Amino acid sequence: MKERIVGIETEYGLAYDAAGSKPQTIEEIARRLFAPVVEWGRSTNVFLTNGSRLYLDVGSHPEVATAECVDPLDLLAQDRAGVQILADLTARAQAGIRAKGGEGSIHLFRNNVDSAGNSFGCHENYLIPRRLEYARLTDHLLPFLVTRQLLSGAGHVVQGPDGARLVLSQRAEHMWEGVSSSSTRSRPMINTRDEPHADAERFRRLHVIVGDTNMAEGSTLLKTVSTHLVLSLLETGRVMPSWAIANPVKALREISTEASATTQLLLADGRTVTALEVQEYFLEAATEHARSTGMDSGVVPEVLELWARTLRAWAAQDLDPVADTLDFAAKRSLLTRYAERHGLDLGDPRVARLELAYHDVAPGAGLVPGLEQRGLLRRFTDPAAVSQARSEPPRGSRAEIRSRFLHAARRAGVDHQADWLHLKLTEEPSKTVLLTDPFATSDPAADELIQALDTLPTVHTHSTAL
Ligand SMILES: Nc1ncnc2c1ncn2[C@@H]1O[C@H](COP(=O)(O)OP(=O)(O)OP(=O)(O)O)[C@@H](O)[C@H]1O
Ligand SMILES: [Mg+2]
Repeated sequence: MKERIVGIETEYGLAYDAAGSKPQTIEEIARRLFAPVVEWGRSTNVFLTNGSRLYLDVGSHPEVATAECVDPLDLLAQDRAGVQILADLTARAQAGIRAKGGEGSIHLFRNNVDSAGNSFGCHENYLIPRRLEYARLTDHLLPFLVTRQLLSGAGHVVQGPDGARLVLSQRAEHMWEGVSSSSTRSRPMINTRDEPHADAERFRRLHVIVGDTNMAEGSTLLKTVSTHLVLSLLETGRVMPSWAIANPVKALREISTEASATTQLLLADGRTVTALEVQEYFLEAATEHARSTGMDSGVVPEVLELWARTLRAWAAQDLDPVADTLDFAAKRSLLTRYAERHGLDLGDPRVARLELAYHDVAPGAGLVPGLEQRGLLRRFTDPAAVSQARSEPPRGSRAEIRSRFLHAARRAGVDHQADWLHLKLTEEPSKTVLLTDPFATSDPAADELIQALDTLPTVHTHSTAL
């Protein structure tokens, strides 16, 4: 994705199982989890030396927003580094509770719904040029996003009138609009709030909030690279057939509920197509576009092949060919086999516990590491790259500058702040550098600031305490 910045924000769900010992509220658990962060950064909202943002969102949801990535594999590594950072904080909080005689366990879920039915999200951010006709872009993108759950749905067991069933997407039931600027009350699939975190004359940040949080790296990879390719295609401005769906929210929910690629979608022009046909169109157009523009390098050919394999699997109504790569297929195989083996209905609480365990990333608690180790779920990241991504930024974006600044300020023990756009020394006389180009990996004013910090004596030998 040399030409595009992408970042993912993931909100996590916390739970505490007291196991008969003293109960703890989720607020208390969240406070414990973030105690080392507050000690380190004097806030529950900090930027880390890998360029990411770690914070405690409303409703006691820990969130990691990855740094700006241009390489899809860097994005995966950064996302996974975020999991590890939060898992370590969970382990520390857990140890603190044990030290005080508590016997319960903290759970940290990478999913999108809690037991009370509240939804929390995984937001994707894609840099797009400002000059584009935004409404045209989102009109064309929406049918792709509505049907994209065939690629990256995380699956969810829900109780329906005819008993429990596995639906395709966790988020689908919580979406209320196609495109709008609201993010909570009437949650849209594309949030149009205009906060580019960059030079607003040149860039926009497309904020996609319809996607499920993924556990399988293959799902995250396919989700982000396919969306990037479709955006690139739309950015050419070429005249394209319209797949505008008459009622996108209804279609999103129907595809999810039927968990089938053959769901019929009524288009705005009165035609009817299947979800699979819409995806097949985009796959073919994106493949051709990648080929003709030379974008089919790096990991892209492998992703295009995975996309094609996924659609073939849906067409054949046999998801086994992707059950070791994508969440929905992996989870369906896991849950149905378990239910069959034990003679259980999908609505059985034991199946619900297994489903939650699939999403649990608390140390030692979740199923995914074991599935990966046994070769049942494919990893795309290199463990060494993930370790490195815990403290080092992705290459090729301004996250490199942010990281150098944070390392330097931290080492010198100088009061500072950073966010996506700013680097700031807060001690008087304060100094702020503005970074409006997300692709810039160096900046004269920032370099000067960092050089000045480098001349100061060392206060912290470990600049990455977290
Ligand atoms: N110019 C940009 N284009 C695309 N993505 C960007 C750009 N600048 C930053 N990002 C990414 O956008 C995400 C911003 O995360 P953050 O949680 O701060 O989101 P927000 O939408 O600004 O705020 P909030 O979550 O508080 O509502 C990060 O993943 C970051 O890498
Ligand atoms: Mg956020």
